[in-house]
Parts: sequence; structure tokens; C-alpha cells
Amino acid sequence: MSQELWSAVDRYLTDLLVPSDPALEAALEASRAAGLPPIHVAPNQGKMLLLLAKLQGARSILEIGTLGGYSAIWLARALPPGGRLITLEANPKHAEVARANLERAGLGEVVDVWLGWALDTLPQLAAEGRGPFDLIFIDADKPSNPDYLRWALELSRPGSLIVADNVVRGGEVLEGSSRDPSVQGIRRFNEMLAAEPRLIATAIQTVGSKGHDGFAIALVTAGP
Ligand SMILES: C[S@@+](CC[C@H](N)C(=O)[O-])C[C@H]1O[C@@H](n2cnc3c(N)ncnc32)[C@H](O)[C@@H]1O
Ligand SMILES: [Mg+2]
Repeated sequence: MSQELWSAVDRYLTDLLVPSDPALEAALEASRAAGLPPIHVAPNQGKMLLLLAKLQGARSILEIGTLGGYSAIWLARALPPGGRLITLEANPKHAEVARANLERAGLGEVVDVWLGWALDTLPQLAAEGRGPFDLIFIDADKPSNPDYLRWALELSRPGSLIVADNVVRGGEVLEGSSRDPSVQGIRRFNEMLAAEPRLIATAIQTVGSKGHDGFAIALVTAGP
């Protein structure tokens, strides 16, 4: 198996099942033009997020890590009328591009982009009583994933869904002695998923246009 084949299969699946969409295309183009790194989810992964949010019947969604708002557009499109998405972003340029992309997608009233370090804005969200969220998508700096999981639990309720991107990292997640803080953050996060009695969790590795990586998914239960 090669990256070339994975990308070709992703193109086949995306052409078939994720038809091109002007708002999403424009969001990617504006992000590219502004020099944002191409580290958004793939189109078929974005549609998977939409499906998860719809299956969940989510009315309130929290995203940690906005970039140009590409995954936020997918998630927000799953919301029913009156539903809300809050997305957290530390980089002012990313937040500005995301706001414009969301506005262009007709989601300016549905999505709030909160600018700031997530470990500052998460306690603010809690203090303002913004939770619980029906779905929380974690996709920011990976060394902070253990903290993000603690906050996700704080801001959820039994029945909430927690989804995290990039939990495989091309297989580097196997390297217990890795000096990469992202690998260590993900390893600790995966261990916490396993040990947390309030969660039913699994992780699935994926290959595709984004290489070899994976998603973790966890359902919050009432606990022990
Ligand atoms: C992988 S990108 C998000 C991609 C986006 N979810 C998508 O798929 O379209 C991660 C984003 O998290 C932001 N970020 C990194 N560290 C952060 C932090 N501590 N707090 C908030 N945002 C952070 C980065 O600036 C970047 O825009
Ligand atoms: Mg990601």
C-alpha cells in the first residue's frame, strides 16, 4: 500500500460520495490563499463528522482547533435550527479566516469562533455555563490532548460524544520512548480514554489523502 493508492481511493470515494460544494471549496481556497497550513480534515472525514453529529442529534457542538473553519462548516451543517457551535482557536489569523469562511457558508450566526488559548477559553466556557455540549471535537495542539479530554468531560453530559483527530500519527503512537510531545500527548490521551470509567471508547486508524492516522471516539456514560 502506498500514499499514491490511498490518495487515489480517497479521490474515488470523495468524487462519488462527497460532491464538490462551493462554500467548502471557497473555504479551502481562502485558507490556502491566506497561507494557512493544509492540516484540515479530508472531505470524506468532514462528512463523517457531519454524520456523527447528525446521528448524535447534536444541538450544541464544541470544537477545539478551528484553523480555517473547514471542519466547523461540516459540523455546523449537521445542526438543527437553533443549534450552536463554539470553536476555539489561538491564532488570530486563523480565527479571522475562519470567521470569513463561516460567514460565506451562511453559518456566521450559528458558529462562534472564540479566540484564545484553549486552556484559557475552556475554563471561561465552563464559568459562563456554556455546556454541556452534545459533541466535542478535539483537533488542536496534541500535547494538550490530556487536558482537552479532562475539559471535554467537564463540559459534557451522559450521552455526549467526544471525537479526537490524529491519534495514530503514521504509527508513531507506538513509540513509548518518543521525545515528540505530540506523540506523548496522544499516548497519554489514549491511556486516559482506556482508564476513564465514564467513557466507552475506541480508536480507528485511517489511511487516505491525509496519510496514515486515526480518530478516537468516545461516548460519555453515567459512569460507575
Ligand atoms: C489541525 S488544526 C484544526 C483543523 C480543523 N479542525 C479542520 O479540520 O478544519 C489545529 C488548529 O488548532 C490551533 N491551536 C493550536 N494550539 C492551540 C491552543 N492551545 N488553543 C487553541 N487553538 C490552538 C492551531 O492554530 C490550528 O489552527
Ligand atoms: Mg486533525
